[in-house]
Amino acid sequence: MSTTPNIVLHAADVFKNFGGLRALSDIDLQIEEGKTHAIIGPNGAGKSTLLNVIIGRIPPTSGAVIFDGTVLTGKAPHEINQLGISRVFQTPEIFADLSVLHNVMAPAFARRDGAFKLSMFRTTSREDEIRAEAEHLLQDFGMWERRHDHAGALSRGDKRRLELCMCLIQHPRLLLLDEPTAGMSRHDTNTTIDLLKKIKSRGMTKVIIEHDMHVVFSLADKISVLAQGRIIAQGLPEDIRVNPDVKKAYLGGHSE
Ligand SMILES: Nc1ncnc2c1ncn2[C@@H]1O[C@H](COP(=O)(O)OP(=O)(O)OP(=O)(O)O)[C@@H](O)[C@H]1O
Repeated sequence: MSTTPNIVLHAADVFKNFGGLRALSDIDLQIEEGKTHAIIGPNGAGKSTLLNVIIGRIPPTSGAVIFDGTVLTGKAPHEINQLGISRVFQTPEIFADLSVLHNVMAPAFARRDGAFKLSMFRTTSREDEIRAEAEHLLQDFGMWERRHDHAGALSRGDKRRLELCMCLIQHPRLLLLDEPTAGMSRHDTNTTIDLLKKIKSRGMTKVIIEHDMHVVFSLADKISVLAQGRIIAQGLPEDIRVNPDVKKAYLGGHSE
């Protein structure tokens, strides 16, 4: 007997105009709990705009985004974050002058206090808990050796892995990943795919924007294809792979 999937996030009838340019048109996107949902499409298709609408960085011109029964539209990014949505950005947003370990610890304190405070590193049992979890994440992500280095000194790939740890310590219900392997070597990309699979096995819901089809087809349970601001196809990876509209709009003519 099939069960109805639990929809964690629903972008309903979303339109976004930038002046005369329609960046998003009639978007209806439903994200199922525990699944990895990839959003793909050629350059300028509207993928980042859609992600920015979801996390409250830009308001939609019309339509709404609903997360677990709560309307996100109109809420500030930090409110949306506190509801359980975290995002890994295309350009990693880290504290360059803090150590790698303190970077991972910071969001856990921010989540508790509502604001990041530099005076937070006093000894408390809560701090010990957070430190232990941060250390565990850094071990999992192969960054243990670098825990005392300044985050600003990391390679681009390591900065992205660090940012992923900073998201995971917040225990988000929904993780949004904007090109998580951009700028990584093939080896680092494969390591990141393995780590994202590990996160998936913990049941975390993920939305991933990615140009690298190897990453998309390694991770996605479902794919939505955007072209010129519209969703032109949605479905299982094996269906998207052979969809002629998708081939025409993206897979066939797009160079990665
Ligand atoms: N702040 C903005 N002001 C005006 N136009 C914008 C703005 N942000 C995006 N656009 C335009 O909206 C369209 C969609 O852009 P968006 O960055 O969302 O696409 P994308 O699919 O993420 O592209 P890429 O894969 O290149 O990152 C593009 O035509 C872009 O130029």
